Amino acid sequence: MQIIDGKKISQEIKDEVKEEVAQLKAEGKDIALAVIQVGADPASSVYVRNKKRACEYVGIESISYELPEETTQEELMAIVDKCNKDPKINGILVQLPLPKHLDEDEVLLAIDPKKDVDGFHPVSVGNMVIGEKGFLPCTPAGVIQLLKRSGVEIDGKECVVVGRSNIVGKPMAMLLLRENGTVTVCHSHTKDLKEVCKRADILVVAIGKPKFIDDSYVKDGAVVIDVGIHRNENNKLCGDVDYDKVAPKTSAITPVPGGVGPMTIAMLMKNCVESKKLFGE
Ligand SMILES: Nc1nc2c(c(=O)[nH]1)N[C@@H](CN(C=O)c1ccc(C(=O)N[C@@H](CCC(=O)O)C(=O)O)cc1)CN2
Repeated sequence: MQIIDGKKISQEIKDEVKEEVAQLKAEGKDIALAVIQVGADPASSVYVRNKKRACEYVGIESISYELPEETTQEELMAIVDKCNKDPKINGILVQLPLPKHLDEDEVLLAIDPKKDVDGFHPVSVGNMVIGEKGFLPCTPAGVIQLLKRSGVEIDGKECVVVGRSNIVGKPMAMLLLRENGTVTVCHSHTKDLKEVCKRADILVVAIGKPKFIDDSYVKDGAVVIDVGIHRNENNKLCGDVDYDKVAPKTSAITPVPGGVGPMTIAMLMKNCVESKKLFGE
């Protein structure tokens, strides 16, 4: 059984990005990312801090907007608008989730698709679906990189995605399809979830329930990718997959932490370079 090392693979990607950024800088092309956080959700603060650190590592400038919890929709929209218009800013990141009083969809829709380095804007989603160039959402794109760089063939494989969120499940299915996988998406209304999961050569789990998937959901020799991330009362992290039960049955599996999570940030850095290459002056 192979443990797919997201820390190592994300580091490889960040090093590749670092080289590209240095090359662009040598041509006088600097890259800047606006990082917008509303409120102080502890997990979001960790992710935002790590994104800024990654920017520093690869040589991208991060321009930080740390806004109070009580920020209004109008105030947030005004900041997004300002970033859209600022020619120095190549990418805009609004850390999710936003506080409940804010309309997430309206904010994401307001981001200029040319600066949509998270790949959440409907224009980016459309480009992904039709296979046009554009920004791919970081977490699902990171999963594809984990599979490819670990030597896992996707072409012709039975791929089962558990979860249908706009951020992970749906784009994940689309990216696996683009790699010629045969894709099934499961959700809360799926009948015989266990039986469907057991068909998978590649099982991607993004269901948001700690340790939900145990060995009874997994075929011998399957590849299991765990997108979930949960913290227990002792601050210990776990995923949607019961790793200890499932790992012995797999040919390859991602751990939590150290699997998919770090890839999200590496792919964001890659998208920032893409923004400069596709749309930068
Ligand atoms: N605007 C966005 N918001 C959110 C996204 C996103 O892609 N764009 N994804 C998630 C959170 N996220 C990035 O923002 C993210 C989650 C997890 C990790 C990560 O590296 N996890 C580590 C553990 C880190 C820890 O100690 O908590 C791991 O799994 O090894 C990075 C980024 C929701 N919001």
